[in-house]
Amino acid sequence: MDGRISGGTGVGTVANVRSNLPNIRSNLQGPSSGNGRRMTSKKTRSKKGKRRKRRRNKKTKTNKTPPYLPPEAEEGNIEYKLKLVNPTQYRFEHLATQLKWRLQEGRGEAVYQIGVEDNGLLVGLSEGDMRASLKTLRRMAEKVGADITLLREREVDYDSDRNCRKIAEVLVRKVPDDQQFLDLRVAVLGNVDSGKSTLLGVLTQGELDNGRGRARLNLFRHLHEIQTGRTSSISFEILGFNSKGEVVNYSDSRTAEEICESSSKMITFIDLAGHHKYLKTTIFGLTSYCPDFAMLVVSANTGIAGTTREHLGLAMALKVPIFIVVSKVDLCAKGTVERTVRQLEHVLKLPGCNKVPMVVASPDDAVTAAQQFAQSSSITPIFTLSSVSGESLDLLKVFFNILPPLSNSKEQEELMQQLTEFQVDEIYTVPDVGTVVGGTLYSGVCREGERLVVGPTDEGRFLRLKVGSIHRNRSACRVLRAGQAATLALGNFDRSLLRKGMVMVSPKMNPTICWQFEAAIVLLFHAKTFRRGFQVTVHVGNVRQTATVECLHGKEELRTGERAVVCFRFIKHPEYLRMGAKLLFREGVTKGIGHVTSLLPDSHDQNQIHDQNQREIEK
Ligand SMILES: Nc1nc2c(ncn2[C@@H]2O[C@H](COP(=O)(O)OP(=O)(O)OP(=O)(O)O)[C@@H](O)[C@H]2O)c(=O)[nH]1
Repeated sequence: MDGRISGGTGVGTVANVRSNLPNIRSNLQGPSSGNGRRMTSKKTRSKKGKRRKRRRNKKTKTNKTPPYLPPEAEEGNIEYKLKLVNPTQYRFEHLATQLKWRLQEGRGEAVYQIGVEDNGLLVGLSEGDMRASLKTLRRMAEKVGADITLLREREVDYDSDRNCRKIAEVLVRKVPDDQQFLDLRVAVLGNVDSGKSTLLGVLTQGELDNGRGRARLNLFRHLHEIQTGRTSSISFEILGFNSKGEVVNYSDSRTAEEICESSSKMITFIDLAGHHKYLKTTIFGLTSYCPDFAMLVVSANTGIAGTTREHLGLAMALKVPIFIVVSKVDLCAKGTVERTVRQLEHVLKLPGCNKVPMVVASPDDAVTAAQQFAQSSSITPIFTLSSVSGESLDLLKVFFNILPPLSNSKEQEELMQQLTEFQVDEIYTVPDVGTVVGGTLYSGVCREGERLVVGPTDEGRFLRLKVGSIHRNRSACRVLRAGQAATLALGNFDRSLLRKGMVMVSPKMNPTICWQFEAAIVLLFHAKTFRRGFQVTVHVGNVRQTATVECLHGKEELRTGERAVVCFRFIKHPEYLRMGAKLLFREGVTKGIGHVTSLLPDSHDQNQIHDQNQREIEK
């Protein structure tokens, strides 16, 4: 991969490209043409001509604005280095420590920009200095047990007096000692038939589609899904990358275990249903599985259709950063693809969205998009590709390989220090294993053999259990850390006592349960009157239950766009909720979002239940 950076443009960053546009123009325009004085003598004309030529030469030689990146940030996983040529032992040790810190900031991934000053100026290095610098970086990586991949090397030519100089962008990856691989979760959204399952099939199986659904066949779970070609349940698919940035998937007839073993980075796709009637499941996937990103698939030939807008709105309401894949470009003319992209750009730029669309057309763009996307959630990369011809699929893979996790190591560390809390999303009975629960560890760590309590039951109680084996991506794992999804074997624990939406927590937590809670909400859309007595489906994390609006503080009723603090009451059973948790509710076209502001103890037997739980925990 290489490219050329000329004066006046930053390295493809959307912001830089924009702010430098006037510079590029003024460089291109040259001196002004001087209107209204046509009758000049030949001599004056030639003298002026020479002067202009001199000025022009001077301008092209020295007057180009040097290209730059935004100044280096102290925090985060990006480091600028002007050069790393023959460092002393002392400096080398310092550099290695610094690399370790940057890796920690990026939870195992760091990007080094070589030939760049701390203020972002792209100075560039000679061929020899670049070679020596990359050698040092490799040694530094070896020292900390990391691998490096050269993402791109580009020429800087803003000063034509100097010989060609280069800057290099290098990805350093180290799987933390206590982890098997780096893990990212991507929720896949999009209208029915937009090509979501097919794209996942192609990425994870490594075989192109035939346009009639061959690639998606491996992903379906239910007979009716195979018959209708529609996804109704949530499925998980994995795509791995090894330390060299190469794809690891099922193409070499591997098992999931082999893929996990050979990968240093793993993308877990959460394939959500596209049809409107499965919207509940789609929302559950977004709220419960805590995806790092959402990929919205839009078919090039239909453009924004069906549930596309709704899915985009949901991801934005839940603050899940979104990027877009325009699929099926093989089916339509270039003009149609461009029209769909323009339509998307228009919607993304609307005041409600406020996004900066960024069309990815080259591997270089894909690298920039991954970095920009991670730094600013308003940047929205748009890919245009085909799962049948394979066109531009590689750009998406480049993007996935570089895409860093959003939360930094500090946030992760904090969550790991908290008490164990595992959200139960799925319940299975596995022959010879017994009851198994699937879900995500929200906080703390969870080990094989750990004793936890699960609940709340319909009576609001928590029951003791012991965690057997733990599996992640279908392979065994001894310790589960906050943010990771897994399945936990619970031996002969009675499956009928469990339900989706429960939590398994440390007995030390003394978990509170609630029938009623208050939330600060904003009503996004309503058809019927939103007032006391209205019933909605409430989604909070993995909790999904119908609740009645008990009262609206200070208001009789609520209209679209209005805010209020509302008291909800669950209709079936109590739930475990966290203060501050994001909430989404809906009923038909009525929709709103908000966050939990207080948990209201209301049940007369609350104290009794609390005492019972306490006894259970202390047993
Ligand atoms: N020509 C062409 N056909 C495609 C492409 N991607 C998907 N298809 C076809 O489009 C149809 C629908 O694709 P799916 O992957 O099932 O769509 P989906 O978005 O997963 O649909 P739901 O699961 O119902 O939400 C299938 O017949 C695919 O073969 C593509 O890039 N080009």
